[in-house]
Amino acid sequence: VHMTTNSTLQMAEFDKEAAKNASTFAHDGFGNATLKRLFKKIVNIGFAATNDSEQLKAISNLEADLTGIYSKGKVCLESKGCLQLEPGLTDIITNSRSYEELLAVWKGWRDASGKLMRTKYTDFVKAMNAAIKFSGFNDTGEYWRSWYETPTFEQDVRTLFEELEPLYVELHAYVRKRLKEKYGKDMFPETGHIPAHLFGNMWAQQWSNIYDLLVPFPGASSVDITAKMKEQNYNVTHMYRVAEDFFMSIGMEKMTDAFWQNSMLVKPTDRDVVCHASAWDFYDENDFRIKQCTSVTEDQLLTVHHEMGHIVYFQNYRHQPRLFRGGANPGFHEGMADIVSLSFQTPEHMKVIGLLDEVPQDSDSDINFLLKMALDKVAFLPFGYLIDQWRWSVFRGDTNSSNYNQHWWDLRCRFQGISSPVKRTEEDFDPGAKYHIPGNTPYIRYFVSFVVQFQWHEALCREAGNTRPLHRCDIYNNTNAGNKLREMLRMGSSKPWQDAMEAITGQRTMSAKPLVNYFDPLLKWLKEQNKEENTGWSASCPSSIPTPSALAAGSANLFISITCFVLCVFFA
Ligand SMILES: CC(=O)N[C@@H](CC(=O)O)C(=O)NC[C@H](CC1(C(=O)N[C@@H](Cc2ccc(O)cc2)C(=O)O)CCCC1)C(=O)O
Ligand SMILES: [Zn+2]
Repeated sequence: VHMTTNSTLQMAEFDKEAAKNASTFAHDGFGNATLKRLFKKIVNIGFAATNDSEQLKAISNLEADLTGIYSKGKVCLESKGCLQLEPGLTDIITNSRSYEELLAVWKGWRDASGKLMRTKYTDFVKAMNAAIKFSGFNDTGEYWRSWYETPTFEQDVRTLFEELEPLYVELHAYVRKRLKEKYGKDMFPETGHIPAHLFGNMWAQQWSNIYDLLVPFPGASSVDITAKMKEQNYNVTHMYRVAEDFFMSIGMEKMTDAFWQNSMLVKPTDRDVVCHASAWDFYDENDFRIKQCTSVTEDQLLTVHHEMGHIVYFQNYRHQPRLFRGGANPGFHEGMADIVSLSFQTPEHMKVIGLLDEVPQDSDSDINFLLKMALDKVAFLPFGYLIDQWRWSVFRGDTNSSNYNQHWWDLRCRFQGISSPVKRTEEDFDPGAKYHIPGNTPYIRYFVSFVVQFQWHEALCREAGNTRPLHRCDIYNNTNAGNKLREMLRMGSSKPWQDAMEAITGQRTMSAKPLVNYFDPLLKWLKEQNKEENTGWSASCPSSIPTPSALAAGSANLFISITCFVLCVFFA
C-alpha cells in the first residue's frame, strides 16, 4: 500500500473536517471542562485556520520538495559506487572504523542533502509563519509549543536539560578518551570537542553502534542481539510478532487484521519510498499501519517496538472524539513508543525470548549493560534538546539564512560537545541533513519522551512489584503494569498531560530524577574512569579544524616521494 506522507495540506483538511464533526460530540453532554477543551482544540487547528488554500498548497509543495531532496540524496564513493542514506550510507557510518571513510560519507551526505535545501527552507519558514498568524500565534514555534499547554515549557525543558547535563558530561569524557585511543588524540581539537563523524550515527544522536569501541569489561558478558537474531533465522514478520506478543502480555489488544493487510513492513523493490519508519492512525478505529523498511537487526527490532507502541496508543484512544485522538502531548506519544524498550532490552527479557543463554549477575556485566543503554538514552539528550532550540530561534527570526549554519554549530558545540571534522560555512545547511528538518517534524517531543519514559518505567515497575534494580526491571507479562499504562493511554488528549502523568506516577510534573536514578551505578563508574580527565569542553566551537598529523604526515611524505621521483627520473 503506497501511503502519501502526511502533508500539511492533508492534515489541515482533516482537522477542518474534524472540527466540524467535533460539534456533534459536543451535544453528547460532555462536562463543561471537556466541552471547553474540545472547542479550544477546534480553534487551535494551526495552519488549517488560514482560508487561503493557495498558502497551504505552497507550504505542502515546499515540504514535498524538501523531503524529495532528502529521500533522493546519494553519495558516490569510488570504493562502493553511489549509495543512498538507507541502507548504504547508514551501514558505512555504523560499521566503518576508518576516520577518512567516515569523513567522506559524513561530508558527502551533507553536500547531497542539506546543502541543496537552504533557499527552499527559507521560503518554507516564511510561508508557515504567514499561515500560522491566522491562528493567532506569533510564529510556528509558538504554535508547536502550545501543544504542551505549559506557559513555562521552554524554561522547564531547559531546567531538565541542566539537571541531566552532569551525567552527559561524564559519558562524553569517557567516550572521548576511548575514541582518542582508537583514532589518535591529534584527531581531536584542544577544546575538548569530539569530531561529529565518529559516533556510528550520521547525526551523532545515539552512540550504541560504537559500543564495541567502548566496552567497559570486555571479559564480562555483553549481548549481541543482531547476531542472535540471525542465528535464530529471525525474519521481518517474526520481529512484529515478537513486539505484538510483548504488548499483549501486559494486556493490550492484538494488532488488527487491517494492520497486517495495509502496513508496509519491507522496502518495496518497485518504487522509491521514504524509508524513515512511521506509524499511522486512519481514525477509523481499525485501520492502523506501520511503514518501515525493516531489516533483521537489533536496532530495527527496537524500532519495531517503537512504531508498534504508537499503534497501541492509537488503539487505546480510538473511542475518543477525533480531536482527542492524540497523545496527552507529543512527548507522551513518543514516551509510549519507547517505554517497552526499557523492559525489552534487559538481559532478563533477552533470556525470556531466547536471545540470551543465561542472565549475568556480576557487576561488570551490569556496567556493560548500563553503558550500552546510556549510549542511546543519555547520549541523545543534548541532541533531542537542541534541534528545536535551533528551529524555535529560526521561527522567531533570531536565526536566518545569514547564520543558519553558524547557530546550528554553536548549539552542537555548546550542548553536545561535538564539532565538525571539516570547515563549515553558510554555503552549507547542516540542519537539512537531519530528516525532521525537511520533514518538518517537531523534535522536542523526543527530549520530553526520554525524560518521562523513565518516570513511567519507575512507576510501572513499582506497580508490577519489581524488586530488582530499575535497569533490570522487565514488565513483560505484568497486567497490573499494563492496566496502569492503559488508564493513561485511554485519555488520549482529552485531559491536560499533567492529569495523564498523575494517572501513572501520582506526580503532575516532569522530573529528571528517575532517569538519573536508573543510571546511578554507571555514573559512579564513569566518575572513577574520568578521574584523570578534563571533563567538559569549551562553549564555543574549535577555531581551527585539527589537520590530523597522520593525514598531514601522509601528504608530506607524498610530496617528498613525488619530488624525489621527478628528480630521480630527470637526472637518471
Ligand atoms: C504519521 C506520523 O508521523 N506518525 C508519527 C508517530 C506519531 O506521532 O503518532 C511517526 O511515526 N513518526 C516517525 C518517527 C520515526 C523514528 C524517529 O524519527 N525517531 C527520531 C528520534 C528517536 C530516536 C531514537 C528513539 O529511541 C526514539 C526516537 C530520530 O530518528 O531522530 C525513526 C525510528 C524511531 C522513531 C517516530 O516513530 O517517532
Ligand atoms: Zn515515535
